[in-house]
Amino acid sequence: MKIAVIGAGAWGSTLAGLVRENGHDVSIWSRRSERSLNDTIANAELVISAVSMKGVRSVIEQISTPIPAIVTATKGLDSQSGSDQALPLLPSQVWQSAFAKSAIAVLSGPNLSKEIQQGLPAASVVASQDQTLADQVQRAFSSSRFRVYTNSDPLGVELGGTLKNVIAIAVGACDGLQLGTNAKSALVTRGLAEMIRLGTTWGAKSETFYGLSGLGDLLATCSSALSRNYQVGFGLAQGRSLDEILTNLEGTAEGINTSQVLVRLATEQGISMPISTQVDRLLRGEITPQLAVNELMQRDSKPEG
Ligand SMILES: NC(=O)C1=CN([C@@H]2O[C@H](COP(=O)(O)OP(=O)(O)OC[C@H]3O[C@@H](n4cnc5c(N)ncnc54)[C@H](OP(=O)(O)O)[C@@H]3O)[C@@H](O)[C@H]2O)C=CC1
Ligand SMILES: O=C(CO)COP(=O)(O)O
Repeated sequence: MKIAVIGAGAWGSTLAGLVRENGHDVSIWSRRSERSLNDTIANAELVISAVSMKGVRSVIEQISTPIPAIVTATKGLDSQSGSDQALPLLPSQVWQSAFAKSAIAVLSGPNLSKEIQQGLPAASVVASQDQTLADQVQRAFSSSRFRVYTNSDPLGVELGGTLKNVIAIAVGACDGLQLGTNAKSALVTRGLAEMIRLGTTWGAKSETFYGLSGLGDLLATCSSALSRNYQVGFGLAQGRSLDEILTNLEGTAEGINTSQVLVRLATEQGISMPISTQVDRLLRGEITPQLAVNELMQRDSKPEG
C-alpha cells in the first residue's frame, strides 16, 4: 500500500517504521520536509496523522488534495471547540469535519514509542465505524512485534488515549512525592472511574475503557518514566516549574492542554472529575502537589462507583 505519514516526531517516525517494515511504500512529511505536504500525500491510499493536537488544524488547513482514508494517532482535545456545553472535538472529528467523504480510523494503545523503536513487543487498537478500513489498517501494521486489534467504538478508543494523559500527570506527581504504591493504585483506579464517567456521558462505551486504549494505556503511561505526561507530574512534585519542565522535556505532553479543555467542560456539564480538576489547578499554579493530595483525600465520603 502507498502510505503517507504526517508528522516526524517520536510517534510519526515510529509508526512509519512499523508499516515500512511490513513492506509498504511509506513517505513521511514534517514541517522541515522539502517536499510539500500535498505532494507527499498525493495518491496515498492511507494517510496517517501523528502530529500533536496543536498541529492538527494547521496541517489540515494546508491540505488541498482529497484523502481516501485517514488514521489519526493524536491523543488530545481540540481547544478551539467545546464552548457553551458543546463537546470539544477529538482529533478524528477535526479530520472528519474537514474531510467529510474520507474514511477515518483512530489508532491508540499502550504504545510508548521508545520501547517500540527498541523492537519490544506491543499491542494497539484501531477503531473505526468503517470495518473495512479497520481491517485494512490492522493488516498494514500487524507484525510479530506489533499486535493490532480492531474495535468499533472509535470515540471510546480515542477518549481513552486522550484522558489517561491527565491521570498520568497526577500519578507522576504522586511518585514524585513518594506517596507509595497504595496511593498510586488508588489514583490509577479512581482515574479510570473518572475517565469512564466522562467517556460514557460523552457517548463512548464503558467496556472500551477496560481495553488496551483505556486501562492498557493508563497502566503504561502511569508506570513508565518514558511517559512525558508522567514526567511533567513528577517534575512538578519535585518543585520544578512547568516552564522549566517543558524546556527540558523531550516531546509533547498532551495532558497539559487536555486537562484545560476537559476540566472546563466537565465543570460546565456537572461531571465530577476530581483528579483531573486537581491536575488542572496544579498546572495553572493554583495549588501545590501536596495540597492537591490533601484535597483529594478529604473529599466527602461516598460509595465507590
Ligand atoms: N510518543 C509516543 O509514545 C506516543 C505519542 N502519541 C501521540 O502522538 C502525538 C504526537 O506525539 P509525539 O510524536 O510523541 O510528539 P513529538 O513532540 O515528538 O512530535 C510532535 C509532532 O507534532 C507535530 N507538530 C507539532 N506542532 C505542530 C504544528 N503547529 N503544525 C504541524 N505539526 C506540528 C510535529 O511536527 P514536525 O514533525 O513537523 O516537527 C511532530 O510530528 C501526540 O498527540 C501524542 O499524544 C500516541 C502514542 C504514543
Ligand atoms: O501515549 C503514550 C503511550 O501510549 C505516550 O505517552 P506520553 O505522551 O505521556 O509520553
